[in-house]
Amino acid sequence: MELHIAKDPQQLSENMAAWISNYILEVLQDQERFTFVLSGGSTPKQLYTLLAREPYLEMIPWKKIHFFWGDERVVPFDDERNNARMAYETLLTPVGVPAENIHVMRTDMLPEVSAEAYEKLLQEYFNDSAVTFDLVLLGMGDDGHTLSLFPGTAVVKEQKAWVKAFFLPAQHMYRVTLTAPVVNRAACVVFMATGAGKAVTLKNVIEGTFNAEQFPSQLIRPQDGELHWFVDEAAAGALE
Ligand SMILES: O=C1O[C@H](COP(=O)(O)O)[C@@H](O)[C@H](O)[C@H]1O
Repeated sequence: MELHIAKDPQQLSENMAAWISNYILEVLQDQERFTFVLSGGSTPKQLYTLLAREPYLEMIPWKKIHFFWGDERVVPFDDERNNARMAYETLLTPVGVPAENIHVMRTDMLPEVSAEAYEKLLQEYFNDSAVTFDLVLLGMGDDGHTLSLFPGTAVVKEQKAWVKAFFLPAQHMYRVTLTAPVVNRAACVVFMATGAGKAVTLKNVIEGTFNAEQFPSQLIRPQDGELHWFVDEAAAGALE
């Protein structure tokens, strides 16, 4: 695991935009398409906004990138909590990504049906390949959740399915999420975390004993891929 610490959220987003664009260009030297899983929540907004501006707008061959989501809040697309909506507003629409490159988790159908449809889409996309995504961007909630793998939920223990749907009573909302096994087949996973509110949880996730039921972010350990944590000084404040 590699830890990258930046002064503040702005610096962190700038560092990540540079790092991600270099990584995309490097991978695209050897292949025609790049698969990028986006995270939701508030943390990556600034990063997406930067990626949609120069120099990245020109530098990244956007038509070669296929976008997926790590998880979705099952609310209508025009609801401001919708993860895909945020990515459209900040990145996909400004950049002009072709519609056929965008693979959203649908929220206009029953959550279980949406999860099944996404699993099918992924299985077909990756066929028999041992590796799945080129890059998975993840956030971490103050409670240690990542994707929609929340502490104490059954989906944390999922070993087989690539995508699951479930009701999250605490938020009165269904969620659709990738599971840890499919993310752990990615070539590269990048966490992004900012703010003092995440400091103690980050310490537990990175330096604490393994307790994935309490800290589901600990489940993310790519089998053969890279794992990076990009954090700001406030989030890193409790680390040894
Ligand atoms: O609910 C979610 O939360 C996490 C963390 O969000 P943040 O606001 O603390 O950045 C996010 O990664 C996930 O995609 C989202 O559905």
